[in-house]
Amino acid sequence: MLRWLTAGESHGEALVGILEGLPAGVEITTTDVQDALARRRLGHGRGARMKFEQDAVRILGGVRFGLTQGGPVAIEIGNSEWPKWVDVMSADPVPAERLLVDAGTGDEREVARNRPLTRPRPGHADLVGMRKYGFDDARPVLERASARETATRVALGTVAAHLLEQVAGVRLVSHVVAIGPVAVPDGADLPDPDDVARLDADPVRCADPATSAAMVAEIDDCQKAGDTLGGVVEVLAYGLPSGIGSYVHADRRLDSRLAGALMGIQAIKGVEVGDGFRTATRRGSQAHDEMERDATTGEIRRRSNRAGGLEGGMTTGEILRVRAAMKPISTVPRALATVDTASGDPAKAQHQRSDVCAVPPAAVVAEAMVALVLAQALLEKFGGDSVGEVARNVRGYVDGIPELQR
Ligand SMILES: Cc1cc2nc3c(=O)[nH]c(=O)nc-3n(C[C@H](O)[C@H](O)[C@H](O)COP(=O)(O)O)c2cc1C
Ligand SMILES: C=C(O[C@@H]1CC(C(=O)O)=C[C@@H](OP(=O)(O)O)[C@H]1O)C(=O)O
Repeated sequence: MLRWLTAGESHGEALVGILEGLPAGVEITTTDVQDALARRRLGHGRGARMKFEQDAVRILGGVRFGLTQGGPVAIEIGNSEWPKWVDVMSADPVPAERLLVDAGTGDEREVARNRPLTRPRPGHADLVGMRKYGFDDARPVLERASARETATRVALGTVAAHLLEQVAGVRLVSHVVAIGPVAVPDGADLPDPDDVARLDADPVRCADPATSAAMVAEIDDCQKAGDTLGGVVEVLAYGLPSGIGSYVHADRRLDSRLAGALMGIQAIKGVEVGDGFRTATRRGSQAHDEMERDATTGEIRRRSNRAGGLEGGMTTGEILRVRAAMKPISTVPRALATVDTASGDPAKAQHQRSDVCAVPPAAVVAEAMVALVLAQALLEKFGGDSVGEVARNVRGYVDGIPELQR
């Protein structure tokens, strides 16, 4: 079974990810991972941190000469800002004099960084994390709750995406369909894998230029108002064979697994499969995807894809289409009301800096999570210890589908 784990803190020395259960022979290099991480840093509305902080990728295990070896793949993402955070985030105890709130350096930022954070932000994990783990400082909570951790998921998802493409020709696309109230018009063409470079170049990862411009304006307007924005991202998977996932048990349904993985991303509050909530408003005749035999290919095809490529918890062979809704960033510059947990007094929530809108990077993270879940489900169905063996198993299954069911 393909499984993954991440460790590390937002301002720690490095993040680490492990991906276990891969076949041997998946092509992956440090540059591939670095490029994927660069895509996650893009997006109009990201905060200053994305400009000065660098991700330093090292593949520590499981890969030799650009190919996975069948063992766990371990990837480290070092944080170039670490030297500034050593005293705040050191794993080992630091000498008492360095823990003083005012280290006597005269550096204002140093003083602010070491002071316990006691003004929890509504919408972030701060207050409940302090209660739950017994902290009187929100620092350790925000360090691990932070979406900085999603860098690791993108690194591991890149390996999973390479596996999917190599064994089955599956290709993924992620794009932004809404930022705040600005949305791509209903019925707009879906971007395909050839559009990925164009999406990467767009300031908000939106396929429609007019909507993209309106989204940028909305973010600028929001920033001026000292506020933050959320939105909706969509992930598409092209080329999936039908029959991945299963209807036989709740935890084997691919829709439930995708929803869980997407909801596991920080700030994601809703998931739709295909037309999702819109389907619930329609009559059955307008909700489902009728079948017919294609006159040219002779194969069964659908007249629409409202189901988003999933029926009965299994892929149908149509384009997989899932959406995730992200709430607005909770570190609102015009800070929200809170209570200071040191004094008990009313206060304004802590704010140093933050993203105004992180929907474009969330699309890249969602793509990575979909890649991991699809790779896991594909390996469950087809098995195999080498890329060649998995690919043979995929072909054997597809070729074995009876003529009249194709
Ligand atoms: C890519 C990305 C970037 C984020 N950037 C910020 C940020 O700069 N400031 C912030 O307060 N929250 C940010 N968040 C959201 C918080 O991590 C999230 O709200 C927090 O961990 C609490 O989890 P919850 O929203 O799922 O309840 C970001 C989320 C993602 C996916
Ligand atoms: C560092 C990243 O995102 C961070 C996610 C995040 C949060 O609360 O989730 C808060 C911000 O960090 P800080 O509070 O230190 O400015 C973002 O910059 C990243 O995506 O690499």
